[in-house]
Amino acid sequence: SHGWGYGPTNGPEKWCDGFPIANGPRQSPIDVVPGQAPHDPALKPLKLKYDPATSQSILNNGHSFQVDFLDEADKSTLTGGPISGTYRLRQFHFHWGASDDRGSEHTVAGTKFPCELHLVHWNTKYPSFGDAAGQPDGLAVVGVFLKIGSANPSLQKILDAVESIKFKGKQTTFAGFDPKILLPPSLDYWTYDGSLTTPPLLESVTWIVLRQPISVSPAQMAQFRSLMFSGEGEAACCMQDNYRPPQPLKGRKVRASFK
Ligand SMILES: CN[C@@H]1CN(c2cccc(OC)c2)S(=O)(=O)c2sc(S(N)(=O)=O)cc21
Ligand SMILES: [Zn+2]
Repeated sequence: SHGWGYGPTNGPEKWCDGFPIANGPRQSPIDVVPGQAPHDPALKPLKLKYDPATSQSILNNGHSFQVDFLDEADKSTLTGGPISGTYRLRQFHFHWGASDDRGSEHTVAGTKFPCELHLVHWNTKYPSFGDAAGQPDGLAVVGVFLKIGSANPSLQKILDAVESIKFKGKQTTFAGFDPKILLPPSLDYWTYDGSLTTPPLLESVTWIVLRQPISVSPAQMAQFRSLMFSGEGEAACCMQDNYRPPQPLKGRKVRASFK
């Protein structure tokens, strides 16, 4: 069937056919323009409390790969920042390019990064992730840019596991991983109201984009690109350029947590 993807016939320019909200008022990602993102002193520091015991498995879902977390209790949570209440970590995943000059979803004054990490959290005021995903304050995603530099040992733990999930639908155990080690030293962020950047493109995300990138080496980027969109035995299609380009701001304000 003609599922959504990132190719010429099912990519971001076509998503509005099946998901009209693609042209909605609060779509993501966006281009962050630092000069137009004023410091808001009311914004609190981010509080990320992750328990490695909640990490479960790593999955190639045919669009990206994600590490899934046990979210039955408040063990891995996001509080503070622009949000109120407690949000639980559900999964994290990445978006990247076919070459190092592109791949991130958010851009900063037009600058593209080779990769972007998304840590997806849901608001525990709702009974489940699925319920939260449909609410305007249901999800909070922390975005972290990756920039080319020295090899990142924290990232390598994940990349060593992707060999066993090369093809769509592959999943394996991934226990004891602490996503905190993926974060940069500074938790300074920009924040705005947006959406999922993949179908169903639900406008339920408070975006929290960290200013400071983490490093990734060219060899590590090649390991991301060794994954496949395709299933085993299908025509091989490398998993790369799995990013949606920036969407219109439509009057939204972006705020900075820092001066
Ligand atoms: C494929 N889409 C990802 C998986 N998800 C998903 C799966 C099923 C239903 C659903 O909404 C009801 C959401 S998700 O919410 O974990 C997210 S968040 C997100 S991003 N790039 O905006 O951070 C991509 C995905
Ligand atoms: Zn994402």
